[in-house]
Amino acid sequence: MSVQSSVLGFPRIGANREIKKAVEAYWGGNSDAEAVLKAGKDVRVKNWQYMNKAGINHVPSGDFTFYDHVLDHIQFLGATPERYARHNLSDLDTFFAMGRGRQVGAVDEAAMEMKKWFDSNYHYIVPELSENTKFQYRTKKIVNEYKEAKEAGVETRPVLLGPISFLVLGKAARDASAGFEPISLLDKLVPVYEEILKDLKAAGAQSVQIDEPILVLDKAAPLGEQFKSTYAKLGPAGPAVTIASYYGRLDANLEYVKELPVAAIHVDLDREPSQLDALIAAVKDKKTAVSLGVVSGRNIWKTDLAAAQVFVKKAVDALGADRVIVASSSTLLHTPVDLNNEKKLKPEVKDWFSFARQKVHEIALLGRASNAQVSSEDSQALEENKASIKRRRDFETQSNDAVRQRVANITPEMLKRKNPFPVRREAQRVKINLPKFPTTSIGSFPQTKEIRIARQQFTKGDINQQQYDDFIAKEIQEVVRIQEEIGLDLLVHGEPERNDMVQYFGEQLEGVAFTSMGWVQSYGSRYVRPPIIVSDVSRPAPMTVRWSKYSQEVSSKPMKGMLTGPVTILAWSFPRADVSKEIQSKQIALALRDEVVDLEKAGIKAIQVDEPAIREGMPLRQGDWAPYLQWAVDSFRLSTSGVEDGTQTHSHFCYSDFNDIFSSIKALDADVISIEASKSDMKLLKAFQDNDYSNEIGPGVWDIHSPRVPPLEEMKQRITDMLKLIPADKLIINPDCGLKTRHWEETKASLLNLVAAAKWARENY
Ligand SMILES: Nc1nc2c(c(=O)[nH]1)N[C@@H](CNc1ccc(C(=O)N[C@@H](CCC(=O)N[C@@H](CCC(=O)N[C@@H](CCC(=O)O)C(=O)O)C(=O)O)C(=O)O)cc1)CN2
Ligand code: MET
Ligand SMILES: [Zn+2]
Repeated sequence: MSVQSSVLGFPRIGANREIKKAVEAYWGGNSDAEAVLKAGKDVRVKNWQYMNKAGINHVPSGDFTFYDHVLDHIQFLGATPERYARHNLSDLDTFFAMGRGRQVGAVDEAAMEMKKWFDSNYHYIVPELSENTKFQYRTKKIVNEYKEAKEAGVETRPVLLGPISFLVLGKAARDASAGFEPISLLDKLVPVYEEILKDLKAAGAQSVQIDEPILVLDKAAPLGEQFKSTYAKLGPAGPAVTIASYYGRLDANLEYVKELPVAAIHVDLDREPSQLDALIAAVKDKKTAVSLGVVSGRNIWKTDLAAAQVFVKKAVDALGADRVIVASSSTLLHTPVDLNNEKKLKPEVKDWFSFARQKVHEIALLGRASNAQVSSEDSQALEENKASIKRRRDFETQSNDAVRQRVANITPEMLKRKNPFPVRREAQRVKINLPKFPTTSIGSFPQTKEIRIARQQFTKGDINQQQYDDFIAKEIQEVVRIQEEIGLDLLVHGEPERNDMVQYFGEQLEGVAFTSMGWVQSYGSRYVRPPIIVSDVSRPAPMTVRWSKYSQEVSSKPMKGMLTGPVTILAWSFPRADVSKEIQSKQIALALRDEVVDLEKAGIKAIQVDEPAIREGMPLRQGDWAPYLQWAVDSFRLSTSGVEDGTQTHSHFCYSDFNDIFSSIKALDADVISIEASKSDMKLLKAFQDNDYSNEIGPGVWDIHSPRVPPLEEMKQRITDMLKLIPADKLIINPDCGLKTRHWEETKASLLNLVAAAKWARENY
């Protein structure tokens, strides 16, 4: 035996977004289930054959999904909530009904809740669990895909999300009794996993990868007994088990993980290289193999193969080659598919990157190199890698001195508005003059097919700048007119000129590269192209002033400027690896600060700086939170504090799970914040009361994540509930989040209700 190579998971969207196109055509009634299933099979087979041909020993299967892999588990483990199961839809339609809701004929079901996956921009569907949940081996997805790969000529290693992570990532369903903990279902769930493993073994699978990513969280610490009893059953049940942790470090959890009767333990050495020594020491006297995640699943930087080889060698020297596997640090799902699809990147910049397909070759090459099986082609590739890494390192030594100086010279005054909120508030009352219970939206309006096509034509050169600008101007006029007609108080320009709230800024900032095909799944069929921070960041010219100014010119109502905040731009980009996130965030913050001041100069009286990623950007271990929160809050304040008292700053968070970081939210000192509240209960708002939050708040009264139009009565009820916790003179009326994924029909109807609800509140409070 020798060092083996493995990939923990591969992007499932297709190199040309085949899956998005297939499922959206199906949802739109423009194709059938057969076409969707075929598109899935095509992508899977392509991925398997690609990895196999590259020489990967453990090619993953079962990681493919049409929407979300946790949702797949909900379905194949038999945990489909009854409200979806009862309609007797096909498995595929039940699956999509859970993921995105279904309003067809007599069926009217909202989607299940989505949550951010660890510290990434990926969203998973949250399992709903209660004492009544009955697990069963419901569909054969995992074994079927294993067999399908085999038929396509590829022996694979099936991937499962482990039972403990599945439960811990779930939540109590509505019918659960008070105090119910999902983990209490473990004894009912493990037998289903045993069945699956036996089935896989019968089908011929040699090994299986069981992901337990919660092992990198503090909350896994008390679960040692559960891990031991679970893996005592799963270890011997079927194929050899690799238990995979990723995105962080095992820390003390290693104490029990090392005792598990599994064939291999995988750790993320990209995020936490320091855990290698502890891992080696922990398994030294056992037979367990180690799987070393040395090729990043989270960023796009070319792997320094020589550096990775040092890790591998250390493990080989200590444990022997047959106990070492080189691997991706996590699934490659968070990286774009193929760098070769990029035709516009400058060659010297492109040279620094490696996307999923390129990473596959890095892993396979590392495997061969560790076994001294290098062909002349391989040694050439290793040399080329060394030279490329050196070119990048040389580049890294060059910096933009002006930007570095500016960050070094940030003063405490720059982080503070001129006066405290009560003073600013009076100035803003005079300057903006909004009514009681002011109504506003979060920024974007529907990104229609027409808008996307106009932008595509412009990108391709089919229409020129003038034609595109005329188109955008017309869109803005129309969005403004509609808001005036509906009767909103604080208007927005609707963001039609933006492909994405992060990419749009990435494309205009110096020091940031962007791709044309670098799509990464965010949720379901929604993908993003994260910008890549390659060097010091600055703003060569104003980014949003033109369209904000234009929109203010075509309306007599006040217009809200719209920016994405520094923490969010950084969190939803691929950061550079040679400089701290704090520095990168502050560089972006300074660029935004100039933008905010320019907007004010252009006559914009309210400016929103969105920070929806502030929560997910938090380190996974609570012990690491404090420094992050410090620079995150400082960055936001840096970007917003350059304005006069009378300019109203807004911020928006659509993931408002922040009871535990409330003091930081307060410390942002935004004049107004809008938060997602329509789904969560009133617990969140209680925190505002308990913590004496003094600034203005708009807890969403409309859940924009589905096409459902909330009835007027429902919005009135929400406002009534909110007013029990928030003073009437502090409450803003707005939706949960931006409207870019909505259609005009439900947008207009819902906003009419929202305005009517505010009017009602003015009359009654
Ligand atoms: N970066 C980011 N992260 C985020 C969010 C966000 O808005 N941005 N919101 C939260 C939820 N996540 C989301 C992620 C993506 C989308 C989304 O709408 N994505 C669009 C793509 C947006 C985009 O880049 N649009 C481009 C390209 C659009 C396109 O596909 N054009 C067609 C041509 C036109 C057509 O036929 O439709 C093509 O290139 O082939 C544009 O408008 O220019 C999609 O997948 O459909 C929404 C929410 C959390 N994380
Ligand atoms: C994901 S938060 C979205 C904020 C942005 N201003 C919008 O309305 O789309
Ligand atoms: Zn939002």
